[in-house]
Amino acid sequence: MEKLVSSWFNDRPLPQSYIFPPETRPGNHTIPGCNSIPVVDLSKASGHDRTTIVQQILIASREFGFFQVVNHGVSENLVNDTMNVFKEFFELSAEDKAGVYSEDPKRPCRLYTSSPNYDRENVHLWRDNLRHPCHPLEECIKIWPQKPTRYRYYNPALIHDCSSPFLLLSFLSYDLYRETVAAYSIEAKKLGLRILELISEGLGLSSGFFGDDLSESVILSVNHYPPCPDPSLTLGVPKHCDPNLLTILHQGDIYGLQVFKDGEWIGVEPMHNAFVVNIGLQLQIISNNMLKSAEHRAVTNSKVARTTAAFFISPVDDCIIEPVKSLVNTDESPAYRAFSYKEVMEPAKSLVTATDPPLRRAFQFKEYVDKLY
Ligand SMILES: O=C(O)CCC(=O)C(=O)O
Ligand SMILES: [Fe+2]
Repeated sequence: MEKLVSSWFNDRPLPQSYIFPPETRPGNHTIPGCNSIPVVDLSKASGHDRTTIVQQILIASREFGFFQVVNHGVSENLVNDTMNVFKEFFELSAEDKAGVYSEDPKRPCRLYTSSPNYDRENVHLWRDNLRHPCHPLEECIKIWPQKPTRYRYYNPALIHDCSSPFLLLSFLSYDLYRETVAAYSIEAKKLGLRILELISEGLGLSSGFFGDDLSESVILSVNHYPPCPDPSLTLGVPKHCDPNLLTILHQGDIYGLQVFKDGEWIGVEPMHNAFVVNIGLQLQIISNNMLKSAEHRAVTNSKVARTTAAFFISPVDDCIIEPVKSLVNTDESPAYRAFSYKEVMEPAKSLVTATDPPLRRAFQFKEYVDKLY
């Protein structure tokens, strides 16, 4: 637990083990957050502008691998409540968090720090992470954190006869984390499927192409980046691309996300009530490189904590991934051979060496997949 960056005294200097090599440090040169990644108004997708929206999504996915969506249909109150629950989780006492904290990468629901292989990495990341599966919801919810909890207000007249104050309290308490995050994960999945449907339309694929096995597995990953003593020397998440199908990220209202485009970092300005959508490596493969899974990273700041929630939509392990035939030119071979998601994820995991921060895995994985064919 003492490894968590959030349990440190922030007047301490940045320890050596968090200092990145000069070539991967963000440095002092601040990259302004700007709305340089496309913004898509999803409310227009249900009207006669649908084709325009499909085209906007396709162009953004091809050129940036990233876009933001507004008017996405997920209730603003639900998003705010969920982000507040995540912040509250990281503010819980050490005792309350201890049951969720684990250094075992195989534990499906866990709070840990830096990357999944802390002991083997050369440089630590300035972030704590809470991660758990969300599907199937009824099963997964049982292993999620129970705290924070809340007391629900009941009309005292109704429980007036209750003589034991203990009984009274146990009646009123409920699992705020589980209730809120369950509602959020249902909405985030719906949003993801809606966007995948628009992408399949743009690629000329059948309706529901990305439903079922290709998008069934869902992992929620909540990043917490406390104020950092020297943001120029370290990173919250190093350069990587997401190895899954599609990521729906809520980055809160604090800047920190940067996307690598044309050899330069561009900042993604937090927008009110927007989600950041990011094409995962599997979508790049299925689209035969028509869509791009862009590299990105998270920088830290010295003033305020930043909490973000990434919702990773992924194929199930046995799902066969291969470029869609209709997207491969008749006179060319597909850019990748067919493989099961598990087949590639397993060896990709073993590419993690003692000298590499495991989050580089996705990046190495991309090189690995490129060599597969
Ligand atoms: O926190 C962020 O802004 C990005 C996090 C991210 O890229 C990830 O969790 O894969
Ligand atoms: Fe990412």
